[in-house]
Amino acid sequence: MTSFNSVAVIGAGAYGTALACAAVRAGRDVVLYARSADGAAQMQATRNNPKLPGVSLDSSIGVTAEIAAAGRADIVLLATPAQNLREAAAALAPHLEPKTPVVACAKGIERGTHRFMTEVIAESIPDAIPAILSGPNFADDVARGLPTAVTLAARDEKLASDLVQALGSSTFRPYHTSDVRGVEIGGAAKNVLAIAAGIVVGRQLGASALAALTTRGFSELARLGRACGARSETLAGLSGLGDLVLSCSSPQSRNLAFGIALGRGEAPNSDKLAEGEFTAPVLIELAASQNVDMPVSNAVAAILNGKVTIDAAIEGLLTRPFKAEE
Ligand SMILES: NC(=O)c1ccc[n+]([C@@H]2O[C@H](COP(=O)([O-])OP(=O)(O)OC[C@H]3O[C@@H](n4cnc5c(N)ncnc54)[C@H](O)[C@@H]3O)[C@@H](O)[C@H]2O)c1
Ligand SMILES: O=P(O)(O)OC[C@H](O)CO
Repeated sequence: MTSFNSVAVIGAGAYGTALACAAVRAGRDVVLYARSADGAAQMQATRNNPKLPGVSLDSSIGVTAEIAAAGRADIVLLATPAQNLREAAAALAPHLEPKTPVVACAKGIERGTHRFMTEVIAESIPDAIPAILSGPNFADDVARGLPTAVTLAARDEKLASDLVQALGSSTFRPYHTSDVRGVEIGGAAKNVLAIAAGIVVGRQLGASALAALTTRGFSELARLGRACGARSETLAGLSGLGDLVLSCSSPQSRNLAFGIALGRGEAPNSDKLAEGEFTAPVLIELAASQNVDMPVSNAVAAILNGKVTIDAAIEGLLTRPFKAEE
């Protein structure tokens, strides 16, 4: 039995809505907070979210635009984009009981500050207990109740385990860890690397190149992770390698689709959130500050800010000096 009975999800986009569905399946009382009163009223009435077509919201999920209602929950999940997490946490702060677990479900690093998601929570809501949930799962799969597994990290492993008990079900299976930083780095870096994978696909460089890119991408993700104190088993787990493999190989991935469009010389769909676009510059700044070599991520960042063409970036990666595999 868990002592966490109620869950609030902040951010009624694709993932927030999917997590609300998962929390209901886990047996929790769930409230889903949408910023816009009109959006909340529409979802409450239609039981649909246009970002998750074909998914019907369980009748027990209350959709609200009252942030105070979210603040009364035993657990809060923050499912906004990474760059919006600070404003969401700040809005929640005055309404939250002290020691409430606040779980970041966004994948990214804050631009400007270089803060990881749990650091943003700690700064915005000093009384809260920050945690992070990340792993290979598409909102649509989670919402439909297809089998998924993720990692849930909190500094206190017992709390992480309690949160897993509260949120897990047979189809949404979190694994707990105390390696917060490892989970955060995997989720942030995989989006940048998935854009690179998309470019490989869009440029029709072949399946062998895609496998090589994904593997070398993991190598640099793991290098950065280790430099930041993450554990190897976390980096090779669901939130690291697992999510990288999913995002670099599945057409459902928005980051992969973003990269495919770039690789084809087309404009990416600006209606779809591709977190890697925002994470790339801060990821390479972080890597530079740790003296970590991240050639693939550097290439993505340079392409995105117009410093190099895609062809020059590919040429640059393919003509790097040969070296030992590590
Ligand atoms: N969609 C997925 O499959 C998926 C899976 C795992 C993780 N994630 C992560 O979840 C995060 C959100 O992604 P998404 O797919 O839900 O994006 P989305 O674009 O579908 O939705 C984002 C939602 O956040 C809301 N929002 C923005 N700022 C807010 C604020 N200050 N307060 C309240 N709400 C706010 C927006 O109104 C929007 O409804 C991203 O970091 C993403 O990487 C997504
Ligand atoms: O659609 P993407 O690329 O944002 O990926 C969604 C999830 O992060 C996959 O785990």
